[in-house]
Amino acid sequence: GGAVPAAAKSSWGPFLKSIASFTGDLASLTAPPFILSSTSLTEYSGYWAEHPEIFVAPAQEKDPQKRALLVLKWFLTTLKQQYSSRNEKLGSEKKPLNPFLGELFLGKWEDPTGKIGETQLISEQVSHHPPVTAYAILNQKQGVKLEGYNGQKASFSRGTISVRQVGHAKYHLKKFDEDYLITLPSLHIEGIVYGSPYVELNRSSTIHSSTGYVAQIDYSGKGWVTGKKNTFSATLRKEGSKDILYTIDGQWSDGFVIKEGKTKELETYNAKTTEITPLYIAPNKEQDPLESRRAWAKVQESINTGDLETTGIEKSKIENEQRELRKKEKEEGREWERRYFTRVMDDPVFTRLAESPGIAAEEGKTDGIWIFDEKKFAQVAEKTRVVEEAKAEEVVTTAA
Ligand SMILES: CCC(=O)OC[C@H](C)CC[C@H]1O[C@H]2C[C@H]3[C@@H]4CC=C5C[C@@H](O)CC[C@]5(C)[C@H]4CC[C@]3(C)[C@H]2[C@@H]1C
Repeated sequence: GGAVPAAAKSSWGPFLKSIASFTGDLASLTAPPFILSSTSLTEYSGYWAEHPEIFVAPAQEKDPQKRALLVLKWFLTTLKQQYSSRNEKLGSEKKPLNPFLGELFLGKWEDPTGKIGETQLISEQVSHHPPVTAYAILNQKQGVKLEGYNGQKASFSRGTISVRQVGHAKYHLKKFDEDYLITLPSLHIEGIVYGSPYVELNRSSTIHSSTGYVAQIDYSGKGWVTGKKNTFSATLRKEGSKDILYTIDGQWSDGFVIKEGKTKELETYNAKTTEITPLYIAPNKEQDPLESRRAWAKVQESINTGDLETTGIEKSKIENEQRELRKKEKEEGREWERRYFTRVMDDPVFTRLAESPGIAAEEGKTDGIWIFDEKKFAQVAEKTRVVEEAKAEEVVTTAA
């Protein structure tokens, strides 16, 4: 990575001081201005389905073993955007805006061809201390639902920030009443001392299906053999069997090869040339006041124009509003009502699939597990319909 830009040297001190007293709370990092991103962390949930046709492909496959392979392939195709899209677009990893409690990020991947139908994104900051983002990605036509949540436990040592992800994702296929439990990879941020941080994934993560298939992905970063960054190696097996049904090797930020067994090449995936489907977000004025881009509009504007003073002022306004809300809730003895998600202490799908060999039992057991609440979703949809209808009526009556 390049050296610290001269102009930024001045802002380097506070950052290094905050790193020295780093408590593990990433939001407390006073990152240098050129590292601040105007994107809120709630938007990162969208990285799970930027290739909607790959996301729903398992729903169209009749053979359960091939479905398990397609879920593993989809997971691997999300990694480039999840972990290196800021580098590619902005030149380095950035520090996202720290979402406020209840912050929403809502969007949809439209399907003009009508081939697979619309895919909807719902992302909600369900906790602020510690920061936890819950999300659901739904394609009704294909009967595909992804729901999950994630938080980060971070530590700093030897010039890198190591991040362990708390939480997991569950991929559900309605047609086959099938579930996949996806654990999240650990990562570390390299290049901090050079002022151009970037993510490298480490150790391993798993996908375990209710049909008894287990995928294991080993992230070797600068591969032992290849020395290339973002290297991984994945295998798919039947639970309890040593036979490797499929192997997938490559670089998650570049491309990979899918093989039957260990040798018979089936398919090559090129992460760089596969089209990203843009996410449709309503214009700010049509958004709910809690939606990220409307709520953070002034902060985003000032970050993008490098107006640090206004950034500070506008951020403090949001933080003060939040403090007032928390104070009121405390006085009235109530908690903020999450709009789409509920925390449970026991999630049968997680319990059934997390127990299988090789899957680390997450903190879910202690802090509770965030799940998508279909009832709340239906209530919100109904309320929105009524409001839309009332608006339409209004138009008609005023027109008349
Ligand atoms: C120049 C040195 C400097 O300022 O260092 C600050 C750095 C930018 C390091 C801290 C931030 O790094 C960001 C990377 C973010 C993760 C990226 C991708 C994902 C996947 C997504 O599915 C869930 C969220 C997650 C894990 C992000 C979490 C927040 C991370 C670690 C940002 C750090 C604040």
